[in-house]
Amino acid sequence: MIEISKLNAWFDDHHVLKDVDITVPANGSFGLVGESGSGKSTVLRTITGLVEDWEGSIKVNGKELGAKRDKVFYRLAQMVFQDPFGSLHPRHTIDRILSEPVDIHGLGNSDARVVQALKQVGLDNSFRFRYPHQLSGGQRQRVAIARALILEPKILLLDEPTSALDVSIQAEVLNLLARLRRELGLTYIMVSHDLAVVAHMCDDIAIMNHGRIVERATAGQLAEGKLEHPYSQQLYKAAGGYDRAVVDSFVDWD
Ligand SMILES: Nc1ncnc2c1ncn2[C@@H]1O[C@H](COP(=O)(O)OP(=O)(O)OP(=O)(O)O)[C@@H](O)[C@H]1O
Repeated sequence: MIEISKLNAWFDDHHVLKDVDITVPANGSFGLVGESGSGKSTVLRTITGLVEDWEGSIKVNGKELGAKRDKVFYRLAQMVFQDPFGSLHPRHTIDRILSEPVDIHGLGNSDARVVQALKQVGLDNSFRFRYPHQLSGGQRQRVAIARALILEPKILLLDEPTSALDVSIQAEVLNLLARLRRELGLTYIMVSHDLAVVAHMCDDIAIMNHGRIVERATAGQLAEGKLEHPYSQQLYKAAGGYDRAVVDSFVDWD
């Protein structure tokens, strides 16, 4: 369970998050939508310890997070970034990329864990001996997800995990994420500018504007455009409403 209350964050004198409150139950999935620069990624980056200047309360499974994240936190919660290149060292093999967190955390059984993590994301063993540049964008994002999963976390913080991918590959990766959530009982917070993606992947959503949550809704309300705040309505209209064609490509969950 994730409970965030009155979260404020700053980059120098720029007040980027303003009194953000979010609660996500265990096994829940929460989507944050909003325009570029509204602060969505900063919420995830603050949770995962990448933002220094913040105030408020962030509790994960009832435990209040302090200024620094410890190893226990990273066993529990992992982040997946929009650009998988960012989290995959270009000169390391996939095997090394995946075994590194296992070694850092002293978990042992690295070989078996790497094989298992690749299998979970639908990649066979031959991928162990490749480098990131030898993979397609979708395969790279699968490896980034495998790296996040290898510590067997219960929470994934997903920062636009498919927006760098072609539409057909986006659907594959979203289906994978939905299946993993079901099978592993994961809790997600997903950030996206794509209303259809968030409505389809998440139970509850919040709409952000200039660092504030301006409206909360269920995925169903978002899908039907039943939004009340003028900014949310404008965002919905600007997105061309709820794009059925895009969503129909996701509904065939594997
Ligand atoms: N490391 C940083 N240093 C200074 N300012 C930053 C930093 N990261 C983000 N910002 C600023 O904080 C604000 C919120 O950025 P953030 O990336 O959280 O928005 P976002 O809604 O996730 O946008 P996008 O959808 O484009 O990723 C923006 O004004 C951005 O310029």
